Amino acid sequence: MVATPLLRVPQSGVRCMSSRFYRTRISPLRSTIDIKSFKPCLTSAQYFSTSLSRWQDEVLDRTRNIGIIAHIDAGKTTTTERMLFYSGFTRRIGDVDEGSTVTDFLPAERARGITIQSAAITFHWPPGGGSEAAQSKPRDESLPRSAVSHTINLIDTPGHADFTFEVMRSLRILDGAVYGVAGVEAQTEKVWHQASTYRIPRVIYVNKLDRDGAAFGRTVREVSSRLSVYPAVCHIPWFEAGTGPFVGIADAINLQGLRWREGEDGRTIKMMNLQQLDAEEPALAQELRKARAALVELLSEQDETIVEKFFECDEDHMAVSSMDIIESLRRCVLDPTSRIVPLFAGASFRNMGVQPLLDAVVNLLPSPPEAPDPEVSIGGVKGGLRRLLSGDLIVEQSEKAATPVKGKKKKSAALQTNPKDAIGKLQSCALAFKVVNDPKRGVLVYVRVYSGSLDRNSLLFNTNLHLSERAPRLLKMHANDAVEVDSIPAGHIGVVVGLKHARTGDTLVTYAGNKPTPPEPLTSLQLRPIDVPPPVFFTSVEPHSLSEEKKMQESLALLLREDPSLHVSVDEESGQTLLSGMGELHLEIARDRLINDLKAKASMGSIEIGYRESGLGASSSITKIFDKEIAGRRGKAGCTAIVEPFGEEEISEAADEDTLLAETIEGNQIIIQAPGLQMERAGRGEEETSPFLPPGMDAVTLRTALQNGALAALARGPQFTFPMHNTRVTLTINPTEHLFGSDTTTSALSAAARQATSAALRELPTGPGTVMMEPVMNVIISVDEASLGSVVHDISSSRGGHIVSLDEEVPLTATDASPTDPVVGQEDLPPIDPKRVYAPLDPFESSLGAEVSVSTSRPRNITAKVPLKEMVGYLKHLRSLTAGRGTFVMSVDRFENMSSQRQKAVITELRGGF
Ligand SMILES: Nc1nc2c(ncn2[C@@H]2O[C@H](COP(=O)(O)OP(=O)(O)OP(=O)(O)O)[C@@H](O)[C@H]2O)c(=O)[nH]1
Repeated sequence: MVATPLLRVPQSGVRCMSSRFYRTRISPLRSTIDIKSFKPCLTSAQYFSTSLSRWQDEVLDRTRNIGIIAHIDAGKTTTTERMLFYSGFTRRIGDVDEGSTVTDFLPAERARGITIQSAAITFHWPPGGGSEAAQSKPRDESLPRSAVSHTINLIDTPGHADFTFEVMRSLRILDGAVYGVAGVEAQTEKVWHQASTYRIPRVIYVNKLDRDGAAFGRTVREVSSRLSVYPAVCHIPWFEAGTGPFVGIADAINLQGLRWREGEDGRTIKMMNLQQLDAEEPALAQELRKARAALVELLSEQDETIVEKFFECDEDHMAVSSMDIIESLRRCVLDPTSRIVPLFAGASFRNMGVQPLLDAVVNLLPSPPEAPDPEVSIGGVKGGLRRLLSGDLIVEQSEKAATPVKGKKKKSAALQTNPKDAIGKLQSCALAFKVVNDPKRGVLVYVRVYSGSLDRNSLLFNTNLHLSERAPRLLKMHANDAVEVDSIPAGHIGVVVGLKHARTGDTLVTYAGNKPTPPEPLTSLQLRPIDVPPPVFFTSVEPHSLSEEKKMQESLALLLREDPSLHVSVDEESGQTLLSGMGELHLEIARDRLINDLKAKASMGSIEIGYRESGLGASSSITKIFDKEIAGRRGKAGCTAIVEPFGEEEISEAADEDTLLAETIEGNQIIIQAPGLQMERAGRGEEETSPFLPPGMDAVTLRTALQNGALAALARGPQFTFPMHNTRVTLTINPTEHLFGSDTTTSALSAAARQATSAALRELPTGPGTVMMEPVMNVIISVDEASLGSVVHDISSSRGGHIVSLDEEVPLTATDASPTDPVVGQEDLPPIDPKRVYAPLDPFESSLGAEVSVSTSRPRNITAKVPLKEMVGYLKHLRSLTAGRGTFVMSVDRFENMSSQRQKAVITELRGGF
């Protein structure tokens, strides 16, 4: 029997539940979708394929890939723990404050009480699902979806500003999200906008309503004005006798009250219909009628169908059925142009409100096929995956490839093959969204499959790393528990065990045929690509002894697979290993992972700001011929280099046929030219080669070797030793002077490129000069009116910051927004007047107070650009300026040249002077 979820009510919606205590049944078994166990039931091949695909459709329809997103401390982990408990997944409720939660399973997270790694967990709601019978029954359209068990893949996302990249990475695989708020702050807005970039359908959950002075009405109004959406208030809080403690919620969809018993685990809920509420809590019943009317009115503004239903009910708001309201809410959630967002209420910590929220997840958020078309980029064009699979996108790509692109190689490889043929060969594509080192099972690569089916033992081509590896084992994960499966079908989340290279964020494809690489342009297919922001802090890492070096390097390599927003480099002169990251906390966590979890015997230096260096003019043209033995083999190659200043916004001139590469990496541009190399293609689908190249070397290998050499040289500036920035390196290979047959190895080419670039850089200090650059942050500070003046003064006078605006929408930076998918048209939307939005009065709030409270208690947003150096330790200072209430978020804006005075002061400080 399927346990009864809460929002399953008779279709009339009214007069439904009698006053009684209601107990959610907890399934004694943890059941999962195990494709392996399903297959033996099938008898013939015919039956197998048709029923398997029908079964898969049903299963997909009953799958939700969701995340809970919110700002730090809003209660994501607490809410997740309740979800796992009510679904029967856990036997007791974990406590964030005791460090016993399921999702925060890294020791570092438990110790700090914050979520760092996003873990994916699969559970069922309502409980008892996952069996074949439950999954294959067709849907009864007269009942809410929550009448039958659904599979929920829950991705826990981090909320700390240091983990923006991690948030974006988790967001891009979600089909829907619960957006948790406990008051609206700068961070809340930022995460909301991040979710908007991927057009993720959302429901809002207002948590912590048990806190003294919790202001639900005010939060609803703030949601409307600051997130620029119309909250469809589905729940209102139930405060005992109007002003007493928070005891439950009143549900405007089903017109009923849900009351939890104080101090219990929340499984027992007393449900009351409107008549019973009239008798016991008349004021709440009255407010619930208002909420229902407002809900129907709001939906009518967007949805024609509900207007018809409303007329069919003789314009009686109370008579519209709960099913009609749920379906209308669902249409709004799935419509990317709708600004209506359903809003629910609760206090997860007190075990109140979580089961109805789970019903909302199942009833309102999309299944994988209903989710927005995931964005892909392929061969230089961007579009939806479904468009790509239908062939439309590739036609556009071919047309684009036929016209010369500025700054790019004209003769693109994609032109050489028929792209439509290539797309036909694509068997499956998946995104590796998280790499986790499990002490028992080894390295686990979490994948979300987008098309086809990822099968055990298939060869996965990694389009980021350009290499193939087999997937020996596949798992379905349950936090720390796993079930082995034979395949992971499209729309699902699973784990590949045994991959040696795949990193967080890599795209993996399988393809027909037995070539070592897929046909062009499949090699460039990227799912929802995101930019890795530049690291702005760094620290040195040193092994305790020489014998520990290898283990340390292996652990660092693993850390980098888990989190590609960390960077490792080796300072060639000092031999020191440097680890850089996006924030102080980011590096502290990396240190914890490295030393405590991965047990590397190493120490880390202090965390410093990652400055950069840039040339003020061009070098002369410098040629180096490398001629030495490397590992017992002679290597000889030459190269000419010029370095000059480069602005990222600069558009390069259209490159000619001699240009092998023109790429911008980490703020520098590398151009490789090889005039007279006479590139030719050996055959269809083969790599380009040249009669001047040594046997076995093709254009790609040549390009990569030279590029690596230039990158190594750029890692160390000639005067201040910080990495170079805003620098263009032009490398030229003259086939007759720089290539020497089989003596020209890739290592020799890299070495020649590095030496030529370094020599060109060394010319700069005595010639045009170089300058230090520092990271400047985009900072958004939320403070109350009273502290506004002192915070603005502090930022602009003491911290050398520049105030950009007051109370503007939180802008999206390059890091927050997907560079390929701006929130189209969002900036053009008219602001929402909170007075037009329904929100119940908060306890002790007069009807006049409701209006006043939005304007006076509304936090003010200060947007400023401030050097990162001045923001170190800022939170403590802000707290003291604002009586503990101020919060801020920041992200890198850009690197800026420093004045000579500032440069001198920083260098003195770095050298330990005063
Ligand atoms: N009063 C009250 N406190 C709550 C509630 N929900 C969570 N908390 C507390 O709020 C704090 C933060 O909760 P978490 O669940 O760790 O929040 P989070 O959003 O997961 O935080 P990060 O993982 O760090 O982003 C903890 O001390 C919780 O006990 C609630 O409903 N009421």
